[in-house]
Amino acid sequence: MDEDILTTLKILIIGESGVGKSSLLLRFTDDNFDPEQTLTIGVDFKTKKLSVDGNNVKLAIWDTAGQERFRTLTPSYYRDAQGAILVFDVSSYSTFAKLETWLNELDTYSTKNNIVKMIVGNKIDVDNREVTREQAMAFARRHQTLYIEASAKTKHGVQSAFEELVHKIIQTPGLWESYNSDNIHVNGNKNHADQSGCASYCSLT
Ligand SMILES: Nc1nc2c(ncn2[C@@H]2O[C@H](COP(=O)(O)OP(=O)(O)OP(=O)(O)O)[C@@H](O)[C@H]2O)c(=O)[nH]1
Repeated sequence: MDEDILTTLKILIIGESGVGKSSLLLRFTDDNFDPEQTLTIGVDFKTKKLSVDGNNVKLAIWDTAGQERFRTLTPSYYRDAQGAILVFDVSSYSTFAKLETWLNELDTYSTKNNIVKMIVGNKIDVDNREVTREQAMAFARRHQTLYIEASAKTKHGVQSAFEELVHKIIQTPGLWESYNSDNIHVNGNKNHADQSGCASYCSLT
Protein backbone atom coordinates (compact mmCIF):
# COMPACT_ATOMS: atom_id res chain seq x y z
CA MET A 1 0.00 0.00 0.00
CA ASP A 2 1.23 3.47 -0.82
CA GLU A 3 1.06 4.75 2.78
CA ASP A 4 3.64 2.10 3.72
CA ILE A 5 6.11 3.44 1.18
CA LEU A 6 9.10 5.06 2.87
CA THR A 7 10.25 6.88 -0.23
CA THR A 8 10.42 6.76 -4.02
CA LEU A 9 13.89 6.36 -5.47
CA LYS A 10 15.00 7.24 -8.97
CA ILE A 11 17.37 4.66 -10.42
CA LEU A 12 19.12 4.89 -13.81
CA ILE A 13 20.39 2.05 -15.95
CA ILE A 14 23.20 3.08 -18.29
CA GLY A 15 25.83 1.39 -20.47
CA GLU A 16 26.65 0.51 -24.07
CA SER A 17 24.02 -0.68 -26.52
CA GLY A 18 23.32 -4.43 -26.36
CA VAL A 19 24.80 -5.10 -22.89
CA GLY A 20 21.38 -6.10 -21.56
CA LYS A 21 20.01 -3.02 -19.75
CA SER A 22 16.41 -3.53 -20.89
CA SER A 23 16.73 -7.27 -20.25
CA LEU A 24 17.88 -6.73 -16.66
CA LEU A 25 14.96 -4.38 -16.10
CA LEU A 26 12.47 -6.82 -17.62
CA ARG A 27 13.85 -9.65 -15.48
CA PHE A 28 13.62 -7.52 -12.35
CA THR A 29 10.14 -6.09 -12.90
CA ASP A 30 8.35 -8.92 -14.76
CA ASP A 31 10.63 -11.94 -14.14
CA ASN A 32 10.84 -12.41 -17.88
CA PHE A 33 13.52 -12.64 -20.59
CA ASP A 34 13.26 -11.97 -24.32
CA PRO A 35 16.12 -13.39 -26.45
CA GLU A 36 15.07 -10.92 -29.14
CA GLN A 37 14.81 -7.86 -26.95
CA THR A 38 14.58 -4.80 -29.22
CA LEU A 39 16.84 -1.83 -28.71
CA THR A 40 15.69 1.11 -26.64
CA ILE A 41 14.91 4.40 -28.32
CA GLY A 42 15.15 7.35 -25.96
CA VAL A 43 14.14 6.14 -22.52
CA ASP A 44 11.94 3.45 -21.04
CA PHE A 45 10.50 3.74 -17.56
CA LYS A 46 9.15 1.18 -15.10
CA THR A 47 8.24 1.23 -11.42
CA LYS A 48 8.47 -1.53 -8.86
CA LYS A 49 7.98 -1.78 -5.12
CA LEU A 50 10.73 -3.43 -3.15
CA SER A 51 11.21 -4.25 0.51
CA VAL A 52 14.77 -3.87 1.79
CA ASP A 53 15.72 -4.23 5.47
CA GLY A 54 12.06 -3.87 6.44
CA ASN A 55 11.63 -0.65 4.43
CA ASN A 56 9.16 -0.56 1.55
CA VAL A 57 10.42 1.65 -1.24
CA LYS A 58 9.12 2.41 -4.68
CA LEU A 59 11.68 2.37 -7.46
CA ALA A 60 11.26 4.52 -10.56
CA ILE A 61 13.71 2.90 -12.95
CA TRP A 62 14.85 4.70 -16.11
CA ASP A 63 16.29 2.48 -18.81
CA THR A 64 18.21 4.66 -21.23
CA ALA A 65 19.24 3.91 -24.82
CA GLY A 66 22.87 2.82 -25.19
CA GLN A 67 23.07 4.08 -28.77
CA GLU A 68 24.21 7.67 -28.96
CA ARG A 69 21.76 8.60 -31.74
CA PHE A 70 18.80 7.62 -29.54
CA ARG A 71 20.01 9.54 -26.52
CA THR A 72 18.16 12.80 -26.33
CA LEU A 73 17.46 14.98 -23.30
CA THR A 74 20.36 13.36 -21.43
CA PRO A 75 20.48 15.84 -18.51
CA SER A 76 16.85 15.14 -17.59
CA TYR A 77 17.51 11.38 -17.28
CA TYR A 78 20.13 12.09 -14.67
CA ARG A 79 18.32 14.76 -12.66
CA ASP A 80 17.71 13.81 -9.01
CA ALA A 81 18.66 10.14 -9.47
CA GLN A 82 19.78 8.51 -6.20
CA GLY A 83 21.22 5.39 -7.80
CA ALA A 84 22.83 4.30 -11.07
CA ILE A 85 23.39 0.83 -12.45
CA LEU A 86 26.25 0.79 -14.99
CA VAL A 87 26.02 -2.33 -17.11
CA PHE A 88 28.67 -4.02 -19.25
CA ASP A 89 28.66 -7.37 -21.05
CA VAL A 90 31.28 -9.79 -19.65
CA SER A 91 31.65 -11.30 -23.15
CA SER A 92 32.56 -7.92 -24.72
CA TYR A 93 35.72 -6.17 -23.51
CA SER A 94 34.85 -2.97 -25.38
CA THR A 95 31.68 -2.51 -23.30
CA PHE A 96 33.81 -2.82 -20.15
CA ALA A 97 36.35 -0.31 -21.50
CA LYS A 98 33.52 2.18 -22.05
CA LEU A 99 32.53 2.19 -18.35
CA GLU A 100 34.95 5.04 -17.75
CA THR A 101 33.00 7.18 -20.24
CA TRP A 102 29.70 6.29 -18.58
CA LEU A 103 31.10 7.19 -15.16
CA ASN A 104 32.22 10.55 -16.57
CA GLU A 105 28.77 11.16 -18.00
CA LEU A 106 27.30 10.36 -14.60
CA ASP A 107 29.67 12.82 -12.92
CA THR A 108 28.79 15.50 -15.47
CA TYR A 109 25.02 15.25 -15.31
CA SER A 110 24.20 13.83 -11.89
CA THR A 111 22.64 16.44 -9.59
CA LYS A 112 23.34 14.44 -6.40
CA ASN A 113 27.06 14.17 -5.73
CA ASN A 114 26.67 11.16 -3.43
CA ILE A 115 24.65 9.12 -5.96
CA VAL A 116 25.20 5.38 -5.33
CA LYS A 117 26.79 3.54 -8.27
CA MET A 118 26.70 -0.15 -9.00
CA ILE A 119 28.52 -1.85 -11.86
CA VAL A 120 26.79 -4.96 -13.20
CA GLY A 121 28.74 -7.48 -15.31
CA ASN A 122 25.88 -9.03 -17.27
CA LYS A 123 25.61 -12.19 -19.45
CA ILE A 124 27.67 -14.44 -17.14
CA ASP A 125 25.75 -17.37 -18.67
CA VAL A 126 27.79 -17.11 -21.89
CA ASP A 127 30.92 -19.23 -22.57
CA ASN A 128 33.13 -16.66 -24.32
CA ARG A 129 33.92 -14.40 -21.41
CA GLU A 130 36.31 -11.49 -22.21
CA VAL A 131 36.34 -9.72 -18.84
CA THR A 132 37.27 -11.56 -15.67
CA ARG A 133 35.56 -11.04 -12.36
CA GLU A 134 38.91 -9.88 -10.92
CA GLN A 135 39.34 -7.20 -13.61
CA ALA A 136 35.85 -5.90 -12.99
CA MET A 137 36.26 -5.94 -9.22
CA ALA A 138 39.53 -4.02 -9.46
CA PHE A 139 37.84 -1.40 -11.66
CA ALA A 140 34.93 -1.11 -9.22
CA ARG A 141 37.30 -0.75 -6.30
CA ARG A 142 39.23 1.99 -8.10
CA HIS A 143 36.05 3.90 -8.82
CA GLN A 144 34.42 3.20 -5.45
CA THR A 145 31.35 1.52 -6.82
CA LEU A 146 29.52 -1.65 -5.90
CA TYR A 147 30.00 -4.64 -8.23
CA ILE A 148 27.83 -7.61 -8.99
CA GLU A 149 27.81 -10.31 -11.68
CA ALA A 150 24.47 -11.15 -13.25
CA SER A 151 22.57 -12.82 -16.03
CA ALA A 152 19.24 -11.43 -17.15
CA LYS A 153 18.80 -14.74 -18.95
CA THR A 154 19.18 -17.05 -15.94
CA LYS A 155 18.12 -14.43 -13.30
CA HIS A 156 21.40 -14.85 -11.44
CA GLY A 157 22.26 -11.74 -9.41
CA VAL A 158 19.46 -9.55 -10.77
CA GLN A 159 17.33 -9.19 -7.63
CA SER A 160 20.46 -8.79 -5.47
CA ALA A 161 21.75 -5.98 -7.68
CA PHE A 162 18.67 -3.84 -7.06
CA GLU A 163 18.43 -4.80 -3.38
CA GLU A 164 22.07 -3.97 -2.64
CA LEU A 165 21.78 -0.66 -4.46
CA VAL A 166 18.68 0.33 -2.48
CA HIS A 167 20.27 -0.84 0.75
CA LYS A 168 23.25 1.46 0.13
CA ILE A 169 21.02 4.39 -0.87
CA ILE A 170 18.96 4.10 2.32
CA GLN A 171 22.17 4.08 4.36
CA THR A 172 23.51 7.22 2.67
CA PRO A 173 22.58 10.30 4.71
CA GLY A 174 20.92 13.13 2.81
CA LEU A 175 20.46 11.21 -0.42
CA TRP A 176 16.72 10.63 -0.08
CA GLU A 177 13.75 12.13 1.72
CA SER A 178 11.75 10.16 4.24
CA TYR A 179 8.07 10.82 4.64
CA ASN A 180 7.96 8.72 7.78
CA SER A 181 11.38 8.78 9.38
CA ASP A 182 10.26 6.89 12.52
CA ASN A 183 10.04 3.71 10.49
CA ILE A 184 13.48 3.53 8.93
CA HIS A 185 15.54 0.42 9.48
CA VAL A 186 19.12 0.83 8.36
CA ASN A 187 20.74 -2.18 9.97
CA GLY A 188 18.47 -4.94 8.84
CA ASN A 189 20.49 -7.64 7.15
CA LYS A 190 23.94 -8.66 8.34
CA ASN A 191 24.82 -10.05 4.93
CA HIS A 192 24.79 -6.70 3.19
CA ALA A 193 27.95 -5.29 1.71
CA ASP A 194 29.03 -2.61 4.13
CA GLN A 195 28.32 -4.75 7.17
CA SER A 196 30.57 -7.49 5.87
CA GLY A 197 33.67 -5.34 5.63
CA CYS A 198 33.30 -4.09 2.04
CA ALA A 199 33.17 -0.35 2.48
CA SER A 200 32.97 1.05 -1.02
CA TYR A 201 32.66 -1.95 -3.30
CA CYS A 202 31.88 -5.59 -2.95
CA SER A 203 31.55 -8.72 -4.99
CA LEU A 204 28.10 -9.89 -4.13
CA THR A 205 27.60 -13.14 -6.03
N1 LIG B 1 22.96 -14.73 -23.13
C1 LIG B 1 22.45 -13.60 -22.64
N2 LIG B 1 21.89 -12.69 -23.47
C2 LIG B 1 21.39 -11.54 -22.93
C3 LIG B 1 21.44 -11.29 -21.54
N3 LIG B 1 20.88 -10.07 -21.31
C4 LIG B 1 20.51 -9.60 -22.51
N4 LIG B 1 20.79 -10.48 -23.49
C5 LIG B 1 20.53 -10.31 -24.94
O1 LIG B 1 21.36 -9.26 -25.43
C6 LIG B 1 20.65 -8.50 -26.42
C7 LIG B 1 20.60 -7.02 -26.05
O2 LIG B 1 19.83 -6.89 -24.87
P1 LIG B 1 19.08 -5.51 -24.48
O3 LIG B 1 18.45 -5.75 -23.15
O4 LIG B 1 18.22 -5.02 -25.59
O5 LIG B 1 20.35 -4.52 -24.38
P2 LIG B 1 20.32 -2.95 -24.05
O6 LIG B 1 21.55 -2.69 -23.24
O7 LIG B 1 19.02 -2.56 -23.43
O8 LIG B 1 20.49 -2.29 -25.50
P3 LIG B 1 20.05 -0.78 -25.98
O9 LIG B 1 18.58 -0.68 -25.84
O10 LIG B 1 20.48 -0.69 -27.44
O11 LIG B 1 20.80 0.20 -25.14
C8 LIG B 1 19.26 -9.15 -26.56
O12 LIG B 1 19.30 -10.07 -27.62
C9 LIG B 1 19.09 -9.89 -25.23
O13 LIG B 1 18.22 -11.00 -25.34
C10 LIG B 1 22.03 -12.29 -20.67
O14 LIG B 1 22.14 -12.16 -19.44
N5 LIG B 1 22.51 -13.41 -21.28
